[in-house]
Amino acid sequence: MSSDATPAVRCTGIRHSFGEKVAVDGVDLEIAAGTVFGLLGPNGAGKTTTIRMITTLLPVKTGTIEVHGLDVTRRKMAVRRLIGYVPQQLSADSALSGRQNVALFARLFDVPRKARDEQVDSVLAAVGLLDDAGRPAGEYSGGMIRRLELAQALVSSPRLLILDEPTIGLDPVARTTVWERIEGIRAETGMTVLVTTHYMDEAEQYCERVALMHRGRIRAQGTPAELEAGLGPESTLDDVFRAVTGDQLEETSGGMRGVRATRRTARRLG
Ligand SMILES: Nc1ncnc2c1ncn2[C@@H]1O[C@H](COP(=O)(O)OP(=O)(O)OP(=O)(O)O)[C@@H](O)[C@H]1O
Repeated sequence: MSSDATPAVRCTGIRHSFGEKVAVDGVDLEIAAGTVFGLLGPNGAGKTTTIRMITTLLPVKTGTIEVHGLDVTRRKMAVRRLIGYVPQQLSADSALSGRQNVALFARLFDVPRKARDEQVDSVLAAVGLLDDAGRPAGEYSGGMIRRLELAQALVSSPRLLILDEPTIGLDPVARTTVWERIEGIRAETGMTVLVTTHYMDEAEQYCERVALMHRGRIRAQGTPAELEAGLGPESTLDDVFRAVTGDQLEETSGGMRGVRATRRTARRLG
């Protein structure tokens, strides 16, 4: 059984290939319950593939993953009940109102009928969308859509919230608002948050611990301060990334697939 000492996520030696392409190449990760953990790296680093394995959407053929002590392969359904997931590809229906979008997820995730309306309004309030809940999602700004998706993922009261590039394509104000909501919800519920991003500045500011991923491998792990201190005074996470990979973050790319996916997400949010 899980206790507070049981990590929210423990990955041991996980690998995943798409044909010849090794996307995740022997990753060990441990995420303490109740923390905000950032999985950082450029397009194509293997972040989404790692997350899809943790969320049970991809099989774990090599290595093991446990979520709150439950093996993701043997206890797939139990693991899914613990997780709220906001993927990169958007999932809100623009014809439905914000409230209807969240209510749909409440039904999908078996939130008890009696508690449903209250729970839907409670998560809409938590992401700051209660006043706009009756409007069609098609009228929402990019930042509001992101917060709506956050509400959808939160409606089942997950213990582990997983966000894949939650602020991609948003302007700085909307990015800050999304992060403030994530922080507020985490503080109130004590849930664990696993977030992927290639924005090092956001990770520095909002994540308690980070893992830097590059070409399928974790190159460094720790608190942002620990990693920066290891490099020297005035260092940033960008510097740490360059030092551990010998690479420029902005020059590294996952090829056209990654670029296209990023642009598509950014365009749909914009
Ligand atoms: N379905 C797929 N088929 C073939 N190759 C894939 C597939 N999904 C990912 N890859 C490849 O695996 C590698 C890791 O991709 P992944 O999406 O996990 O990276 P990422 O760090 O999440 O980057 P991004 O932010 O671009 O999604 C990349 O080289 C990518 O091209």
